Formats: sequence, C-alpha cells, structure tokens
Amino acid sequence: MFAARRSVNLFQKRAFSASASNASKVAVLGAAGGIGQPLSLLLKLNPRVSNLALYDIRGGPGVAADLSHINTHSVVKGYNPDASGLRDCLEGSEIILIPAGVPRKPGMTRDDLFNTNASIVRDLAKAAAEAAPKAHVLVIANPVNSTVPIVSEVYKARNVYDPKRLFGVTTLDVVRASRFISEVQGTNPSGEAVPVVGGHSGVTIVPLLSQSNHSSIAGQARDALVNRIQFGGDEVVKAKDGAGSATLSMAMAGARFAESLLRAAQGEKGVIEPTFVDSPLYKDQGIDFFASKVELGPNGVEQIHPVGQVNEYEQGLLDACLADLKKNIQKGVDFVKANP
Ligand SMILES: NC(=O)c1ccc[n+]([C@@H]2O[C@H](COP(=O)([O-])OP(=O)(O)OC[C@H]3O[C@@H](n4cnc5c(N)ncnc54)[C@H](O)[C@@H]3O)[C@@H](O)[C@H]2O)c1
Ligand SMILES: O=C(O)C[C@H](O)C(=O)O
Repeated sequence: MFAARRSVNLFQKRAFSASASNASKVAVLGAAGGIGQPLSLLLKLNPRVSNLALYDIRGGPGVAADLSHINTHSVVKGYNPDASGLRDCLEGSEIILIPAGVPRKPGMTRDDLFNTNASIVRDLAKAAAEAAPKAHVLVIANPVNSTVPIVSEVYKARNVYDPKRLFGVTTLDVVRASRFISEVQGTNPSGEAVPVVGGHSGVTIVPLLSQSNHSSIAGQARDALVNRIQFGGDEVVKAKDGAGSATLSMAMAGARFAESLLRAAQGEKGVIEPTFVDSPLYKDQGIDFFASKVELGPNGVEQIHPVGQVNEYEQGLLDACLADLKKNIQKGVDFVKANP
C-alpha cells in the first residue's frame, strides 16, 4: 500500500516537472472520429501535453468539453470549421496528428480511400503549413504511402518543407508484429520487437523476423506470421463488418508515437520509433519515402537507421514492397501537382 502510494507521488512529481518546463500544444485533426476520440483521450492523460486542440468538421467542441472534465492539468479546446477554427486550432502547435479521413470497408484496399482522403489531407496540410509550419506533422489518414507525399508537396509549394518534421504513422505495424509473434511463441509481447520497414499497406509492410528474437521461424509458420502482420488491418476491417477499421489499437499507436516525439523534444536521448519519412535509403531507386527505425530528437528526425541485414526471403518481400511503394508515392505527388 505504502509502495503504491509512493510510486503515484513520484509519477505526479515527474508529470509536474515535465509539464512545468515544457508547454506542448498538440492538435488532433479529425478528433471526433473513431481514432480521434480515443487518441485525444490518451493525449489528455499524457502529462507532457499542456494544450490539446481538437478539430473536426463536426463534433470537435463536444469531444473537447467531455475530455476537459478529466482531472489532468492540460487545457482542452474544441474547434469547428467556422471562420478561423482550423487556424486557431493549429496555431502554436508542436505536434499535429491527422486521423481525418474515411476508413475502409470490407473488400477495399487502402488505395481505394485515395479519392476521398487525398483532398482532405491536402487541405489540412495547407492550413498547417500556414498556421504552424514548424510543427511535427503525424499523418495517420490512409493511404499513408500517398498521404505523406501529399503533405510534403503542399509544404514544398509554400517553401516550408522540413523533411525532419513529417511522419507517416506506421507504429501500429510494429505493435501488431510484437503482439502476433508473442501469440505464436507464447511470450510476453512487451519483450518482443520485430522491425517492420517499407510502407503501410499490404505488401509494402515488410516485417523482418530475422532481426527479431525468433529468427529461426521458417516455412509455413513464418509465411503465416508475415501475412498476418502485412494484412492485420484487414482482420479488423472484416470483423467490424462495414463499421470502419482499427481505431482503438491505432489510438494507442498514435499516442505512443506522439509521446516518443515529446520525450525526444524534452531532451531524452535514444528515442527510436519506426516511421515512414523522407528517407535516403532507397532514393537511388526513385523512392523518396520509406519506413524504418528512426531516432527522434528535438527537431524531429535525428537519424534514420538502415534496414540492416536481411535474408533472401526478406529481400523478396522488400523487392515487392519497393515496386508498390514507388507507385503509391508518385500518386500522392502527382495529385498535388494536378490539384494544388
Ligand atoms: N496509419 C494507420 O496505421 C491507420 C490505422 C487505422 C486507420 N487509419 C486511417 O485513419 C483514418 C481515420 O479513421 P477513423 O476510423 O478514425 O475514421 P472515422 O470516419 O471514424 O473518423 C474520421 C473523422 O475525420 C473527420 N473528418 C473528415 N473530413 C475532415 C476534414 N476535412 N477535417 C477534419 N476532420 C475531418 C470526420 O468527421 C470523422 O470524425 C482513415 O483514413 C483510416 O484508414 C490509419
Ligand atoms: O486497415 C486499415 O485500413 C486501417 C489501418 O491502416 C490499419 O492498418 O489498421
């Protein structure tokens, strides 16, 4: 009892010192949605967040009023798309998370969302480039392989592009990978780390089991596990049966990534997350964005880790990934060029 009380007190002290010296405004665009609501809840519980700004085309102020009753120190405010709602939401933000956009229904690919989500992300990026050009932008809206290049093109057109501050959120892929491998191996998922590189859709999701604790998994067991990690999103889409895709696990993954960025911004060294960023790794093949482990720092990307040693099977996965990724990225770039 005494020990429990003591650890709560220590947590509160740490929480206070982090917030006292570091005011961090975090904005969520699409905050009233399936991801937006639980993500905003987790951010409200994060002592590193001082201001939480919640925007949606409908429902932002309602979600904000609800969360604002939670007795953590951050101030929560909701915004509607009236005259200056989006701008006010964005101004002063250190981190902008974008889960705004439609989710998949059974039978759809993430690319099938492009026609709707491309313009949503483009317009939000335009507003962010104007109101908070130095914020870290975390793109959750699918298809991530294309929406991240859309944001970069919008920022480039306004001469405010900083490749170190733009992130496609691929955290859910490693969250799933560690969970799925733990189920197969009967281990604790928190002790499992499976690097996942490439992009965020189907075959562009490349798990590197040879770099995990279970490098000897082979044959059908390996194929089944790789397939489950690559198509884990489909499992949820199917189970929700028309009511959307992963929201709760995604909220956890998005909150974890935001927390990692805040830890790095507040001076912690060696914070590493997988993320889809402007990357030198395959630029020689015309592929400007790639997900791999990235060390985060106060200015965003500190160091992009290479893919590392892969086996022949994984090289095959990578080859398939790169072919698709190139097309997905180009589609985003072309969209902004044709629809600035
Ligand atoms: N990166 C990932 O790993 C990952 C994981 C899960 C889902 N997603 C994607 O996240 C997106 C959102 O999923 P969801 O389940 O939360 O969908 P949802 O439909 O439940 O919520 C989307 C929200 O966005 C809002 N919105 C729409 N247009 C907007 C605009 N112009 N400005 C602000 N808000 C706007 C809607 O009002 C809604 O509240 C989808 O594209 C989905 O595919 C990505
Ligand atoms: O599968 C989806 O469409 C949503 C998301 O990208 C996921 O991986 O769960």
